[in-house]
Amino acid sequence: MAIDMTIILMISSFILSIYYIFNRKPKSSKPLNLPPGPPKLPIIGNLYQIGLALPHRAFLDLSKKYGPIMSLQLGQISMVVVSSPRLAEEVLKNHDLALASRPYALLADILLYGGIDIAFGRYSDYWRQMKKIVTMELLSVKKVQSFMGFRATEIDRFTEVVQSCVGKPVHIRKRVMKMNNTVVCKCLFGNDCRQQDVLIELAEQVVALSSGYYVADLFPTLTFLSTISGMKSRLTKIHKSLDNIFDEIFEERRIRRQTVGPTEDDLIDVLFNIKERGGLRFPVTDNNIKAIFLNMLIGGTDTSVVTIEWAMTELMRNPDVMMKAQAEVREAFKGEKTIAETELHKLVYLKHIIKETLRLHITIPLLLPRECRQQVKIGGYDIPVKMKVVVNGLACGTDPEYWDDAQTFKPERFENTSYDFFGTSFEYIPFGSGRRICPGIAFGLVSIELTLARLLYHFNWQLPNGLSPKDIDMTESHGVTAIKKDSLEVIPTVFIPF
Ligand code: HEM
Repeated sequence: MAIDMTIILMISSFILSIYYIFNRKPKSSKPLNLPPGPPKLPIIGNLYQIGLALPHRAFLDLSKKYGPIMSLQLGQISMVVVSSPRLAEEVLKNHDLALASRPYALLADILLYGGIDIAFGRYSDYWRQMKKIVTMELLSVKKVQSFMGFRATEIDRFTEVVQSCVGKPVHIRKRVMKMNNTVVCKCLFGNDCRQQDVLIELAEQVVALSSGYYVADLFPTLTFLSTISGMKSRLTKIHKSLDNIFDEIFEERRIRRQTVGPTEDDLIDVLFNIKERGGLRFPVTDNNIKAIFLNMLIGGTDTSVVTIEWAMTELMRNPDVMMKAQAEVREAFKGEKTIAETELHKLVYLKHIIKETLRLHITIPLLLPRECRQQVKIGGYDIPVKMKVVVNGLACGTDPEYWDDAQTFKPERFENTSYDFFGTSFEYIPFGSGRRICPGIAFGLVSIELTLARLLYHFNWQLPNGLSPKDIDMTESHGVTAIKKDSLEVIPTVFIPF
């Protein structure tokens, strides 16, 4: 991303200057009371203050100077960034409906069939219908439980792979990614998805391209930028490949349904059933199904992997927490061959560890951006129609007014608290809140809990090359998710057989 930004900005600055001169907007007759913000330069706005920093970290630093609500201009994108729980509540609860839309994204336009998906889709009656289907029929707690068998097979396989690495360094991310992707693919297409590996590879490419801070995203009206930066052609190529794979899978499934009949065993059958049943205000098409599946392939794997890797990283950095967590899981499952998903409720401390990981290393620090559909006031300032509104979840989760010793990893802080994952307390919003809340909470959490429980139950862990816990690099990488920059490498030292 850094190279893309620097080179393209330099090449384009001359063209941009000319564009700017000829496209300056006439001053509005009734000035809006916009939030304050750092001084901006022509054309690039506040990009120079962000530089190569991670946007959520840069926004947090700027908010310390300019306040919990500030206006920023990144290229052509005007945005308001909110960095306190009180103002997050105004955005995500009080004005949830007015701010329920998503801004334009090139990626959604090309990859997600013009943005007819859930995550990037604009708020509309169609979107409401589809979000209801996803929440109630695809990702409900009951449906997620029905996929227990897929998870059990893959977690056993994963445990065996880690077992085969005892005494050798393991890249946790790589192994968990493979397992999670396989589970998601099976939930979507059942056991017989021959194209699984290609699909996973393409989904990973999409994740890498979805930061929303590429130069083409920052200057959306300068369409030539998406061409010369290569973004458009990369997305189009990925789209074509994904579309072909989906067509193939859909065709196979249609044939199977004609011979074997419909089932409810995987999500493709669930959606085909809904499509054939009809009676919906907006009939479901193949493209609608493809766009939703892509959301799940992208949202369903990377997020959990990021969380599991940070949780393991914090456990390696905090040996007392590791010992306490292992004591809990080994006591709870004493004498058991292994851990079944249905028994995870016994692991209370592990749940605190996951909550604390999602606080301090919030997976999607800036949630997903919202777009204003109807002018509102936030914190007393005007938010005009079309304004992009970003909530900094990291700022909320580490706000010292709400959290003692906010930068320290302390799972005990969640003991005897009522924090949940449903966005009811605005200092804790790892899955967002309101109409745009993540529908994959149950799906994501069960795979995180199961994986960590297995890693702690069966193995002891040590860092390679005599690395000390305090030497672990905690830097995050660019992207929508705050993934650890260097993949965590750890050595399983003991295997407790199952
Ligand atoms: C640790 C796991 C996960 C985390 C931390 C997470 C977090 C989030 C966040 C922060 C948002 C944006 C909410 C907002 O804009 O207010 C979101 C949206 C979304 N997530 Fe997740 N997610 C996770 C797992 C999943 C899974 C497993 C799926 C699907 C299989 C999923 C599907 C989605 C979708 C479709 C949206 C868009 C919702 C909308 O725009 O209405 N997520 N997620």
